[in-house]
Amino acid sequence: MANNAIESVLITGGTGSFGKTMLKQLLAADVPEIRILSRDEEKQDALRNELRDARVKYYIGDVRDRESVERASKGVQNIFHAAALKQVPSCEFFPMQAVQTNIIGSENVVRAAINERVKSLVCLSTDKAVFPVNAMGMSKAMMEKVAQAGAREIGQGAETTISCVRYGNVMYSRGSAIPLFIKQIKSGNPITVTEPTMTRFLMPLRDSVALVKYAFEHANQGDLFIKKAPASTIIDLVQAIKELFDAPDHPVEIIGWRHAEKLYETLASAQELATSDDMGDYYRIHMDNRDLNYKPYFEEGDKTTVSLEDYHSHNTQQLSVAEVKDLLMTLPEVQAEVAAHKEGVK
Ligand SMILES: O=c1ccn([C@@H]2O[C@H](COP(=O)(O)OP(=O)(O)O[C@H]3O[C@H](CO)[C@H](O)[C@H](O)[C@H]3O)[C@@H](O)[C@H]2O)c(=O)[nH]1
Repeated sequence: MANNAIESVLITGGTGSFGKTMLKQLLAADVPEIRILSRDEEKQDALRNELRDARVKYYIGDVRDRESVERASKGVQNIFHAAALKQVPSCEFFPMQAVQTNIIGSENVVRAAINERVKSLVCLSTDKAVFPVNAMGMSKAMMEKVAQAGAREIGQGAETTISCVRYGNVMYSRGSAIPLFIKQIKSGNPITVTEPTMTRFLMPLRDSVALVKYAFEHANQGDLFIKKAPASTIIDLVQAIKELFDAPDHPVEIIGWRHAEKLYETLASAQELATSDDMGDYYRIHMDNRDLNYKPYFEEGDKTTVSLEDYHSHNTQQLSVAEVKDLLMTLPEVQAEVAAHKEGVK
């Protein structure tokens, strides 16, 4: 990551996989101070031992707790807000926990950023926030609204720029389908497939980090950025993994849909695309600038013709099995798994 005189960055949820990858890039770019705000002292300790770098400062706290957010934000130049409850099932069972972390916690971060005159705040969202069907997605949709309301309140030209990014499933993330399928092949168990025709965007972690960096460098007040990404069906993903592990005929068991999941995910709605700029690899969606005088809100419609389709994992570029294999093999984790497998077979 180019430094461009970045003085300091706070990463909320900094011990997660996004946070750690971003942190290492900031260190490599000679950023003098990086703060990590997270709840788990054990994870912070492990990170401290791994890095042994005096530029990293560790704040134990919780985004739900405004005081701990304020303390970690004091005098900081930039914030990447990654702290979230992101698992669909836990948010289904405990929706108010999602409200507290993803909505109220985000409001605390937005307030702290404005009060501390932070230069840039980037909030991380998910495709599950578009037409949400589960509590995780609903709470992330509300996070986007909270961020945009803050942006609208301070307006263009404010010292602080608030933006959001939305991305799809991060490939090989903890607890996700890809590491599960690999484990099932290795242990000789059938691969459990929910619905073979379901599609998901396929995005390596490096792309999500690049997206946040892009928002950080290019955002105007209230912008929301999306990275265009390819997708595949679950059955093609499974076939690609089977072939990489020399098990093309490994059995598959169809288990049916899980709680609150969708056949496909949407990264941007048609209405959003109508107010967006196509930046090549990214879409920039502008915030709705109508002000607190509600007159324009009620009396002036938006004359833009909404003829575009939503941008979702069924109509984006669909990868073939061979292309999914190639993409999987760009991930260091999959490379290591495949190498270990080949070594074991020898
Ligand atoms: O045993 C399984 C598990 C999953 N899938 C399918 O594989 C796809 C990807 O599943 P993941 O669990 O990897 O991803 P999700 O889209 O369900 O969402 C995941 O990523 C989210 C973040 O974007 C949240 O963290 C969420 O809890 C987590 O499950 C889905 O179509 C799912 O139905 C299967 O076929 N079999």
